[in-house]
Amino acid sequence: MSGIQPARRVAFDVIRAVEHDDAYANLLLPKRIAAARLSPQDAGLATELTYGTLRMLGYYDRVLTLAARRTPDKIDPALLDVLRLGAHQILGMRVAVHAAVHEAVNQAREVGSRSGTGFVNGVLRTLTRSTPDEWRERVLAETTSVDDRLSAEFSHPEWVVRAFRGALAVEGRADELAGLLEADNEPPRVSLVALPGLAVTADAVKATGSDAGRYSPVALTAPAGDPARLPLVEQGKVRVQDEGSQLAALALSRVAPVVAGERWLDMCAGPGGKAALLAAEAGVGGATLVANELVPARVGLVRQALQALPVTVEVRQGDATLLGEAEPERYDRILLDAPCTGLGALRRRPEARWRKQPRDVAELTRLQAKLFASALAALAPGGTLAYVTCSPHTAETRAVVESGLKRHGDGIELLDAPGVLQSVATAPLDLGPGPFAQLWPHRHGTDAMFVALLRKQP
Ligand SMILES: C[S@@+](CC[C@H](N)C(=O)[O-])C[C@H]1O[C@@H](n2cnc3c(N)ncnc32)[C@H](O)[C@@H]1O
Repeated sequence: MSGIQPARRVAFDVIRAVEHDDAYANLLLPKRIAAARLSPQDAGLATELTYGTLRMLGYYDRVLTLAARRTPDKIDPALLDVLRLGAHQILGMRVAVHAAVHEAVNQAREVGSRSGTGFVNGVLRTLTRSTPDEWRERVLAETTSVDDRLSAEFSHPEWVVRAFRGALAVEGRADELAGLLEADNEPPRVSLVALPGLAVTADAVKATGSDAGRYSPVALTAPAGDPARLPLVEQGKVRVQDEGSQLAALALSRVAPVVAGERWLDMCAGPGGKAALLAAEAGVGGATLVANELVPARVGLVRQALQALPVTVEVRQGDATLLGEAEPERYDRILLDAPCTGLGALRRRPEARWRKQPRDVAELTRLQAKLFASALAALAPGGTLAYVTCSPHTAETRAVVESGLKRHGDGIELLDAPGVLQSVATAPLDLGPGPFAQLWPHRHGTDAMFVALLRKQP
């Protein structure tokens, strides 16, 4: 097995699958870690190697272009991935430089030709001859504009840099852009949710030896180690869920006291994270929930997510754009957690920033507009709709709501989402001015969730 650490082998395989077969690192990595029976320590190392390399790929490609004196498209794809992983170890982790070069060379031997092995050896030795700061200076010296510089330094595509600046500028806080880009490159803190009616947050905090969450009243911060092994998680009473997602669901379930018998709808429920929290809240208040999802495989995930809950939820497979027409004015509370670019969750999906394209935004906004219109039609008089995205891109957030209201806004009132979120939260949130609420990784430590709340006149 030529002296390649198991963690490095797993990381390389996952990076190859992401680059070559369009695999998702967050789904594939846990499977490969389990198959390789990595110790918890090696699992942590494999995760850091995989996520770190994929996040910083744009930056490393710029360094490698300088070190190899050729652009990535002129390098054999498998050798390029060997180099990227080596670059992350040398420049990003700053440990065991000789081991990193040695292992990369062995890996190159496995995947490439003899000349490829020499090439990898030469390029990585070139990397080790300058400090990470010197490489950074060289890369930045080659940039051609402010956005190109931010794109290089923080390893984000330039169009994403522009989209983030636009979203922060709406709040008058464009000066936070570098902080946001930097936060996207940090591993997120793992948050758990104690599902109301199944677990009491304070008890769960004690039982798991964790801390209470930062903002969500039902959040706890996962202790070190694999959260899936915690007994409360195994029992389905506590789940892994970002605090931003928790706050978005609670903004709807706690916008007003629940009246027993209310009908709730989660229009786009897969894989079911928010549906589980809504179902728990509905159970406590005496409401019922319908969870709808288009993609059959994801309908299965919703069923699984709702299994341990003592409330009956109707899980349906269907196209939610048709729901408003099929069930006009039926639901008292609707969550429209719309399919989106996911640009607010780049910390968790390390390859997403390279895969998404500006054209995806145009396609998604058309779907979001249809879903929004359908949601308003399905909303009962006096009912509340939460329009949520895990993207801060203004085309997917406020623009969808504002243009939807122009066309279908008669009798619809925009609620003060920051005010509602603050009333739910356990600490001051520092949100921008209403009526829309935008959470941020750099400011809140959450995914960049957007929340708009709308009420139909009684
Ligand atoms: C952002 S995800 C929802 C996440 C979910 N609320 C959670 O917290 O786990 C959006 C979901 O919408 C689904 N979707 C896309 N188009 C849809 C449609 N026309 N009708 C219903 N669901 C749709 C996607 O398959 C995806 O599962």
